[in-house]
Amino acid sequence: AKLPILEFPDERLRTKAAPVETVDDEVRKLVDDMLETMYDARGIGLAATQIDVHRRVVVMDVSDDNSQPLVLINPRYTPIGDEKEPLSEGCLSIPDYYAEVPRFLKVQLNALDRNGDAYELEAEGLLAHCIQHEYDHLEGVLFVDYLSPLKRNRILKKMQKRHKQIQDA
Ligand SMILES: O=C(O)C[C@@H](Cc1ccccc1)C(=O)SCC(=O)c1ccccc1
Ligand SMILES: [Zn+2]
Repeated sequence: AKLPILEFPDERLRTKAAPVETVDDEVRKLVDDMLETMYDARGIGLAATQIDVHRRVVVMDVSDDNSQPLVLINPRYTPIGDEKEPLSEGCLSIPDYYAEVPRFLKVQLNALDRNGDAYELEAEGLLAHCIQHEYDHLEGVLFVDYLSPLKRNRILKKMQKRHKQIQDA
């Protein structure tokens, strides 16, 4: 099922997600709902935090034909080297805003897949960027937190206006 995505500055986005104890059918249903929600929203990643489920589950698909879904349960990453590069990021919880966020160039990802089996992979470029962006969501961190207070307030004002229009509509 398609699930509603929380939008900044909703405080629930600041919740720290809890580790998944057992990868059971309930977790697999959550993963399937998250993939459906992500593809429908034209995203390349989605963290459970964004659909108000505070468990450490992330889905991603950086392929251009939505053919490579990746499931990250209890993900951890380790930077490879300390080089960072800025990349323009979007966020499904901050629609229509993009900002350059410096992230590690290369990371090693460790996570459980949808069967609860552990895997690891080395990621760089957009995939590495997305892993760091989604991991932040599980920690209650949004990309606006890396911007200057001036820029962050400008986005906050615009989002509050947008939410007011939706209320008044
Ligand atoms: O809010 C999310 O977690 C999804 C977010 C993931 C992400 C995109 C770009 C860089 C890092 C993380 C999105 O998918 S936003 C969608 C979008 O604007 C976009 C899609 C492909 C490349 C760049 C941006
Ligand atoms: Zn995001």
